[in-house]
Amino acid sequence: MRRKTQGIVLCILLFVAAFTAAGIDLYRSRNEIRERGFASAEAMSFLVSEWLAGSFREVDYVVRNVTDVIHPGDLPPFAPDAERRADITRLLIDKHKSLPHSDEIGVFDGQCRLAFAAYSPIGWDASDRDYCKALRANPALDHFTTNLLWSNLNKYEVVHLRPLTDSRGRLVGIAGAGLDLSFFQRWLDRVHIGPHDTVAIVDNRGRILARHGPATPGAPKGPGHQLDYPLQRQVAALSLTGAARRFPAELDDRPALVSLQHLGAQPIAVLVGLDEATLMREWNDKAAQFAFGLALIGILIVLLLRNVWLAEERAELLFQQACTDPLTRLANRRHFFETALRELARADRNLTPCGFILLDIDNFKEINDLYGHRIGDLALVAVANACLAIIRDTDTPARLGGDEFVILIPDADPAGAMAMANRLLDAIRAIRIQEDNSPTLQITASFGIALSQHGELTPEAPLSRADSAMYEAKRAGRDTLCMAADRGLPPTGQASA
Ligand SMILES: Nc1nc2c(ncn2[C@@H]2O[C@H](COP(=O)(O)OP(=O)(O)OP(=O)(O)O)[C@@H](O)[C@H]2O)c(=O)[nH]1
Repeated sequence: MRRKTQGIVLCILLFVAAFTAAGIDLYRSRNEIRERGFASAEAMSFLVSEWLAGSFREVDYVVRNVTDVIHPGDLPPFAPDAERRADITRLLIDKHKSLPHSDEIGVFDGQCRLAFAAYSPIGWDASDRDYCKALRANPALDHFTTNLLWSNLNKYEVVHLRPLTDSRGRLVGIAGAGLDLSFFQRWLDRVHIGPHDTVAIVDNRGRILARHGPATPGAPKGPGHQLDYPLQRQVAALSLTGAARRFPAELDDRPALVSLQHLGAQPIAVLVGLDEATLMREWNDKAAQFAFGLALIGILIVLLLRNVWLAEERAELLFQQACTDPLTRLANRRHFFETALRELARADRNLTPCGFILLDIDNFKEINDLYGHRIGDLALVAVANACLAIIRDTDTPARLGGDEFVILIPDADPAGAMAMANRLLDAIRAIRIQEDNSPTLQITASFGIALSQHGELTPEAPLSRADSAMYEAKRAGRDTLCMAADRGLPPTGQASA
């Protein structure tokens, strides 16, 4: 990889690391916002439940006052005198006045028939009501609060009751106060919430007693309505533990962070749902900006890489062009000399010579003159291909100029270089060039072979010896090869033919 590309890849990695860190930070901040949302919902539900619990204590105090004042002898089957009856009714009217959100306060006898009431006509039979059944079944219960019910006054109410027992602990009557839904609603109106947030008071069956917040047009869920099933389940589960819980849920078809706080002593829970979209609006904007930035930088990186790669390809092409002979595609003279310098330095270190096989096409001027330059060019290409077919991967063939070629052989030995030159001699003899109706051209070449000597770090000297050997071959009648007189070898080699 080029240094420039490495730099760019490094920059990209840095960008990726920075964006990953920013992404993790963004993800964390999302969790933090959710956590804060849950904490706010919890604080709000706790506050409302405390208000409500305080109100219930007041109601319970008033009902207990009634049970303290009324004696078993005031209730059927006993028959108090008219004055006592009037006293009790006055007491109930007074007590009712002290509970502004109560719609009635009364006393049932042991059979659950209404014996005294502030306003209702007495004699009403409530024995089929759940609260009567519960208190009659278990007189030891010191109080009982109902779920939302439809009262004999034809309205929704919650009734808070206390048993009246005789000295032996037997149930002789029940005192109770019916609580209007305004009893619950007034607390909610004090809470400030956003337009999509919800605060509601629900009973243990998930029915809404009061609600602050929009009953959205699509899903109007006001007093008397039932919560959706998943929320009902949460409320029912909560009623068993009497504690608090938080969870994400759909409220009026919008995702919300919900806190449920149970009153514990009453079958009532406070539900606060903070609209998740509102809480997350700022974060969503940030996330969108992040995604946009990421996409933009991604595009820039792709464009940058594309430009760098194109530039590198162009540079590579120019380099290839600068190193390559355009006709034969072999290395040119300049590139050959650069390679030779490198190989000679290595050969000198390893004490192994480099071989130079120099070859020149015989009578090439005549070929050009007789067959034309086009055929001459084809002959040059054919010789280059013959060189490529014969060499090993580590050898470097090159065109030095005109009809002169050279092959550089690293780690050469005289016999191996001779053998390669002989093979090439044969291969060139086998070349046939024929185009259209022109006569077939057959070519030969003369070879000079030399090996570098220890201390020779530039190719000029071995090339010069190879050149002399090649002229020796020319003088010997061409189409032959000649080994330079060095390293104790005979001054001339043998032609393979
Ligand atoms: N077709 C063609 N001819 C070229 C090219 N470059 C050089 N030549 C010709 O190659 C010929 C080289 O001839 P020389 O090497 O001097 O002599 P020769 O005819 O080969 O004779 P010997 O080398 O003694 O066998 C010249 O006529 C150049 O014009 C080329 O790229 N294409």
